[in-house]
Amino acid sequence: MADGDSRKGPGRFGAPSDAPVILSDVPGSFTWKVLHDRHPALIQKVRDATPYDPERLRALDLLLGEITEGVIRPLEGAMHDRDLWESWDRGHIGERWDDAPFLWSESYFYRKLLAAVGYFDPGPWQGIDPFEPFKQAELFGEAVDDELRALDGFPALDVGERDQALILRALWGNRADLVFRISAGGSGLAAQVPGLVADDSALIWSMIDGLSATGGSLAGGNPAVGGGLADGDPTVGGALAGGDSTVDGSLVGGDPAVGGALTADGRSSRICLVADNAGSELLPDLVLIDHLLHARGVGEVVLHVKPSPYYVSDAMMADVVACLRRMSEAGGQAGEIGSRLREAMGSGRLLVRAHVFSCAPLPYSEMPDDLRKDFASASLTIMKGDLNYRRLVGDRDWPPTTPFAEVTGYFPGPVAALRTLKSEVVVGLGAETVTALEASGQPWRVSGTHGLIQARS
Ligand SMILES: O=P(O)(O)OC[C@H]1O[C@](O)(CO)[C@@H](O)[C@@H]1O
Repeated sequence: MADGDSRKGPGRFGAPSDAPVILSDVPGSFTWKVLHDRHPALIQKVRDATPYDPERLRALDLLLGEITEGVIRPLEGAMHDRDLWESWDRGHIGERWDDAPFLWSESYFYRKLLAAVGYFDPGPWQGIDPFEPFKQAELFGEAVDDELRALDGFPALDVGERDQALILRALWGNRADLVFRISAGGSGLAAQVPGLVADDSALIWSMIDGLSATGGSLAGGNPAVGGGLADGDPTVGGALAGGDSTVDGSLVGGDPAVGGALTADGRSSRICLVADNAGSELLPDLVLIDHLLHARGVGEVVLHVKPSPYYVSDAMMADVVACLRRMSEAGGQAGEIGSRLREAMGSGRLLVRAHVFSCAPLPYSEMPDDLRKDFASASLTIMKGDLNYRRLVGDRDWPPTTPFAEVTGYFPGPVAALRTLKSEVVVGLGAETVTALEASGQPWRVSGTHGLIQARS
């Protein structure tokens, strides 16, 4: 029995799964409110943001009726992803929305929203992202101007300060009310640390320390092929893009099973970063990627984005392009970083994937073999954001002291999570931390006021 289709039972690849799956069946609970308050409100926002025609407005009304009345109905019409959804169904179609796993129902809602606005259907509405107006407004807002200007203070920081600044900025990036200034240096950073409920950043950087590429490469499966230099730094060996271009159509870039550049001791010098939101979260992710490639000598970074609009602001390839353009136009340090990233993209040191499973309603313990190979080819995978965390550890009511290493033991390589807490699931906390958080009387699990940095080697 799979992790995604059971309330109990062993997960694939030995993922532990003896905690109850989180549902939405308690009126007034956080998850119930997401389905009953946030989703109807989102349908209204989507209607207001784009001048849809009667057919799409009717479909949005039908979706609103369905989630209000309560029973999950199948997708209708021609579907390019019918086979996928048949394999991801897990028998929830026909159930009440509240009774399906929260992870599954929330994800299915986004797929139905795309169906309602005709996102996949041939015709004039095909490819019109219903969330684009929100993403655009955010990317071109003043807060992002400030963030980009703040990068000009970056060269004054030493590498250690940059490491810490970038990991914290990437962590807090999706907390809209926080404007974190890198130029504030060490003292500015200290102010962020109290909100951390777990901090494995030292472990993450110790793993990255050993990942400098030497120029050796497995490109095309031939370990004797040396990588080309990408950014002119002679101490940093560049990676060659994987030699096999005949890969699954859902992937952009080289063969996921083929490692890129190697470290001196023959390990993969590749890091995967699984993105979360676009705009003010993706920008610091890209700055972190540049730091890994340029200052830390990592041979190759694989950035995973969503293949279609999801959870409103989740990053897609178009958002990566928009962010790089935004950086170039900003000039200063942001412009320099943007140029280096463009070069890295051109030389294959920065690869982007948009795997279909990135929008699946299932935990990563259910990932398909090609994605598993992709993560296995990296020396570290960094998962960004709340939803990726839920999918990584399983969206279950774990005791919060359950070890992170235990619930992620199934993952095919070293893995880290950078997450602002915005939903109920959490693992890997110290008992004293949990006692103090509970004593605070605050909704610390869901309020976005706390963050965590967790890792296992
Ligand atoms: O953008 P993030 O960090 O993945 O957050 C998404 C989160 O928002 C919610 O949709 C609602 O809070 C959660 O259920 C979900 O995990």
